Amino acid sequence: MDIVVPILTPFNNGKIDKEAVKTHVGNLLKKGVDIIFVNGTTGLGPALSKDEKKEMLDAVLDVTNKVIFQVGSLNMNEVIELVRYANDKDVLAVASYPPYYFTLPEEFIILYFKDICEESKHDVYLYNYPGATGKDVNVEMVKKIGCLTGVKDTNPDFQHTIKYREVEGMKVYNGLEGLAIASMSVLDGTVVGAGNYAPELFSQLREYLKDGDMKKAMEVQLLINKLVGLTQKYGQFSAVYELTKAFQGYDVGSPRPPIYSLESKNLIDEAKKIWNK
Ligand SMILES: O=C(O)C(=O)C[C@H](O)[C@H](O)COP(=O)(O)O
Repeated sequence: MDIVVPILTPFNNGKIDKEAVKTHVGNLLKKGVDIIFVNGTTGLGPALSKDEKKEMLDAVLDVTNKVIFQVGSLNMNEVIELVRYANDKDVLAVASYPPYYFTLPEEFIILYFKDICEESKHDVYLYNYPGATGKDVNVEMVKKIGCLTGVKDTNPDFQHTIKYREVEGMKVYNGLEGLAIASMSVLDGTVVGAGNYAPELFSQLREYLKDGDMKKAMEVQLLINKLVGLTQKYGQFSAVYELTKAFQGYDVGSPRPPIYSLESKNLIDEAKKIWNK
C-alpha cells in the first residue's frame, strides 16, 4: 500500500527553491509518504525546463532515493538526456507520460517508450493521463511495449486501471485522490497530489484499511474528496501551495505562470472548516 506524492515544485522569484523542496520531502516522509514522484502534473512537470527537472531530482535525492523521476517531453533529445542523467542516480524508476499534443499512430507511442527502456538502467513506468495528454496507453499497448514495469493511471475508470494487473509483476497505481481507498485496497498504492498538503489523511486511510475498519476509512476518503473538491473550485495546482503552507506549516513558495499564485484567504478558511487538523 504505497503512498506516492507527486511533489509540488516550489518556486521563489521564478526559480526552484531547493531548500523548500528538502524541507517538504523530509516532512512528507515523516508523515508516512513512501515515494516521491518528481516532475509530475502537480509538480508542473510539463512546464519545467530539462535543467529544472534535473534540479528537482537532485534536491529530492538529497533527502531520499525513494523517487520516481518523470522524464517526459516532446523533445526526444531531452527525454534521453534526462534518462541518462538518472542512470547515474539511485532512483526507483523513471516514468513518462506519452507524447501529447500531436496526433500519433500507436506505433510511434510504442517506439517512444521502447526508446526510453533502451536507454534506461532503471525500471520504466508509464504515466497514463488520457485527460491531459489525449492519449490512452492501455494494457494492450503496454503489452506491445513490453518493457514497462509500473504504471500510474490517472483515470476515473478504475476498471481501466485494474486491467494493468494482467501484466505480471507490474506496479499499478491510480493517480486520483477520489480512488485512494480503492487504490490502497487492491492496487500497489495511490498517487495523490493532495498528499502534499494532507499526507496525514492518506496515512490514516491506510491504517484504517489495514485494521479492516472500512467505516472509518470511508469517512477519511469522503473528507479527502471535500478538500480536493475545494481545491478544484479555486484552481487545484495553485491551491496545493496555499494548503501545504496552511496545513504543513512551512513556506513552499509559489507556482509559476501560467499557473498563477492564488491570493485567497477564503480557500484557507474553507479548508480549515473541512479539516480541523
Ligand atoms: O500530479 C500528478 O502527477 C499525479 O499523479 C496526480 C494526478 O495525476 C494529477 O494531480 C492530475 O489529477 P487531476 O487533474 O485531478 O485529474
